[in-house]
Amino acid sequence: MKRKSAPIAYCKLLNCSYFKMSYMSLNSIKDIIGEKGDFQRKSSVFRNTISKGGPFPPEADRYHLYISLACPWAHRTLIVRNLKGLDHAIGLSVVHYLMLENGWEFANSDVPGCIPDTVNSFKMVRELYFQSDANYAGRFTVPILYDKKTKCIVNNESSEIIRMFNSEFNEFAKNPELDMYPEALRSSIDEINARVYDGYNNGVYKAGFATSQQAYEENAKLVHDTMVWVNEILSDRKYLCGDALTEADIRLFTTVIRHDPVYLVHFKCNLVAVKDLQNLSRWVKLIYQNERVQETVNMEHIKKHYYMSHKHINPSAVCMLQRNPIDVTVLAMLINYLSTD
Ligand SMILES: N[C@@H](CCC(=O)N[C@@H](CS)C(=O)NCC(=O)O)C(=O)O
Repeated sequence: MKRKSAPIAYCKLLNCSYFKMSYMSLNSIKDIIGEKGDFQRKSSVFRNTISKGGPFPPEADRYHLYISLACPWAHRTLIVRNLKGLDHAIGLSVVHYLMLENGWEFANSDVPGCIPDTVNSFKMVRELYFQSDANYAGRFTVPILYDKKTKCIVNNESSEIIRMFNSEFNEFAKNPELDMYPEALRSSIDEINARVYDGYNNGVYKAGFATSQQAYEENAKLVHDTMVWVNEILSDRKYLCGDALTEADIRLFTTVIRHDPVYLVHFKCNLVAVKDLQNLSRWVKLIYQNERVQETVNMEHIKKHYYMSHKHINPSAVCMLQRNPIDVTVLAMLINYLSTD
């Protein structure tokens, strides 16, 4: 006797979000490692833009930013939101620092640094993805720029979100004159961004998550070379593209600030430390001096996230949470600098 109900039940199972959830978590590590043991980052899926006359026009109190304080990509968006003075116009939620089998989760505001989902009262970031697209089958990443009006994700790609914050909300921004992607500097910003992205922002992940000796060595070397290259660029100028702070600086900053406390040890990017590169150290201190940048750096979220969430590279989840000599660039040295200068 042929059974017809089984395949139908199976198809239903395939379509239900519970199946998708377990499927994604089972494969969350496997599907990003290539045949040569190399980490391959998947592209972001939601790529709409905020623009006047479009389906997502700039409006105050319509869009909401979901971030992790630990994640360097999300960190960029928070810095640009702060520097442009958009806090009052674009809401914010901050997830818990741990990213375990359910992905990013929201915590109560009694966990320092966390801000719950005040829009939907969701418990998990994945719920935002399924609300936007019931058949979503990608990764559940932050940052997310979300539209409260249509209840959907507008964009989940940090490089695009920072551009929108820079130029599309100027009528509500407290600092509309700040242009972090000025016309005259666009080609040098693009050029620096491209090399910094591959060799450093993503390079540290390629080294840290590599599962073959060759992939690790190649990428640790690439990270080293890129750090030396930016250090050299900074030998005769204040910021990466000259006298003005641009998005290229912000995109570099969120990786540099994590380097000595996390990437040097946890991702084994140990061919050079930020503290040993003079120009890069001077530059990171300069950026950190800005109070609106400083308030976005949460070293507790950063350290706890990396050392405690990546069980495949640190199974015991132990880490040095006290400020220690290896953190010197990022916290101790910056704090010394601020108090003595
Ligand atoms: N290209 C994305 C990358 C975002 C990203 O990979 N975020 C990580 C955190 S650092 C994430 O949310 N990962 C969750 C996952 O992969 O499941 C961007 O720049 O916005």
